[in-house]
Amino acid sequence: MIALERLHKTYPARGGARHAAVTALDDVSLHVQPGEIFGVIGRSGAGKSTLIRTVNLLERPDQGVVRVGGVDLTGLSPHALQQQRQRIGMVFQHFNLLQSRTVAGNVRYPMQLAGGRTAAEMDRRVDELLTLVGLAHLKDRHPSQLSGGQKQRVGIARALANEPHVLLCDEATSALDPETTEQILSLLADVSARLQLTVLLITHEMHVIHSLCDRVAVMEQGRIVEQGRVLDVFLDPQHATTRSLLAHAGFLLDEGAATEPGRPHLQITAVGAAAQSPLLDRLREQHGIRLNLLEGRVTHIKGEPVARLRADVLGADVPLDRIPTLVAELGGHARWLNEGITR
Ligand SMILES: Nc1ncnc2c1ncn2[C@@H]1O[C@H](COP(=O)(O)OP(=O)(O)OP(=O)(O)O)[C@@H](O)[C@H]1O
Repeated sequence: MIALERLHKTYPARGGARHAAVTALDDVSLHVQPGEIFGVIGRSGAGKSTLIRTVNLLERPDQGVVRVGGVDLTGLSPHALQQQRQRIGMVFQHFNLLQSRTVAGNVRYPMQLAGGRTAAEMDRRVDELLTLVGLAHLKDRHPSQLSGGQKQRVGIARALANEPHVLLCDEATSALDPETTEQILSLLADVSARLQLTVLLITHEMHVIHSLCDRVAVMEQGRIVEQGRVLDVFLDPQHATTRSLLAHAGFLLDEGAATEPGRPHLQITAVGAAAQSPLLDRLREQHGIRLNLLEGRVTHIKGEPVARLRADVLGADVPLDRIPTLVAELGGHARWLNEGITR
């Protein structure tokens, strides 16, 4: 649905010739499938905003192709581009609402710009959208009379006004408190499923990725350094930037050592039903495997539990090298954290 091919973007030097030009996008390619929620994460300055703004050509790449719904936007006339943009909704970090208009007036605005609907049709659509985002009772308020979360609900309703097939979310929850963030993320998950939207979002917050996204790309200095299914990237991050972002968000286990040198030291991961099963109990009951639990954590990735723990093996009725197989038989995955365990 969204295909970005080999994008390059360089901003000219700011503040005179002593300053170098900035490469914000350096050969970036990205494909978002229909109906997918795709997240791009990276530190400040990585190029995320530039990337998302190229999708509706708010930012024009110096090189590369931007295709949305099969249409190459870079080759369109201004009028044709305007028409295509109406099918691409956008939600902003700071809401960007018109202060002089009511809630209903803000949601109505993009429909007025697009034309083609009668006043009664627009009224009906405004009501429908405000009901969808849970704000029907506030339709006559002005933005200054709303909380941040309510403002973002208006922003989402407005983005959906012209029935887009693609929704771009530019740090949509970064200005909100944690509780409101959760509500807005669940609203986005709900509307994207209901309306079968394709969503591309950028964020610097890892929990946005694991609670909402199907796939993720990690950006660093204008490049995508890693991408894949969220679960795969979380469980086995390949790039140092990904590991660092996950570590800062508290998702990685400590690189702690065994409690005694040479003691077998194990990491166990379990996903879905296995994460909720009494796996450790079964290892002990069925195979006499006694574990000293050192660290453990459960994360939910798109609502699915992912359990990870780190433990020493104190004893077992089976040879140690059987343990990974026995864990796998119970639906988990085990990996030795110290080398040379073959006994
Ligand atoms: N209009 C501009 N003129 C010059 N440089 C710019 C401009 N916009 C962005 N940049 C630079 O391009 C690089 C990428 O910026 P961008 O805003 O895309 O990153 P980001 O990952 O979205 O960061 P943040 O999370 O801080 O918004 C940065 O070094 C930034 O300073």
